[in-house]
Amino acid sequence: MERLERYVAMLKAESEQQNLIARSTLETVWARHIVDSAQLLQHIPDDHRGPWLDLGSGPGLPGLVVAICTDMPAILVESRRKRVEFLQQVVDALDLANSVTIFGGRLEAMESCETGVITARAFAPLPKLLTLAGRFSTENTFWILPKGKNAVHELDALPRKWQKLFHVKHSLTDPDAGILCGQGKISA
Ligand SMILES: C[S@@+](CC[C@H](N)C(=O)[O-])C[C@H]1O[C@@H](n2cnc3c(N)ncnc32)[C@H](O)[C@@H]1O
Repeated sequence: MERLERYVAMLKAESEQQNLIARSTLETVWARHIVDSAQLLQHIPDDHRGPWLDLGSGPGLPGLVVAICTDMPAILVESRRKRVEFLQQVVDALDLANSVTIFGGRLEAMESCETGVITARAFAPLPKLLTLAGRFSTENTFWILPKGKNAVHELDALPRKWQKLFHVKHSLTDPDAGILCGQGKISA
């Protein structure tokens, strides 16, 4: 909790300098961003293997929150330089360097590796997300994709071979929002 509180303080302070989270959510950071991120942990088994890959982490949502809550190895991918600098500042300040790796660049440029969990919050439309991230998945990879109010619609629009891997869970922080959860390898 102490590290989460320090993270929230850093997030709010840095939001004065750069656009990290919507201004309208500054007063509700805990529910809107911290709990919204931490809730993803309930959708993976405790004994899952491999690192947690968070695509388009922005200020570390959900990747840093997960790393703070669990100490599990996490790889945060973020292309915008100022956001990458903020991520690094938090990792240094909260002593997370042993568990968190930051890839500061575009996902397309990252070397392939096998991951245990893939998350992406407000990163890209579902077909693009899966096309870009498929090469990081194996049969054992868990996908946890918060998709807001469009979750069911986005799932329905997927090709059948991908659709069958996923189901929709309700978000704890917004009853109208859905989280797409699934397991498996995504290939073209
Ligand atoms: C809308 S923000 C969401 C940030 C965070 N996940 C959240 O929920 O607050 C999307 C983020 O993805 C990053 N991004 C977009 N395309 C990317 C790519 N191809 N590779 C790496 N990062 C990317 C952007 O720079 C941005 O910070």
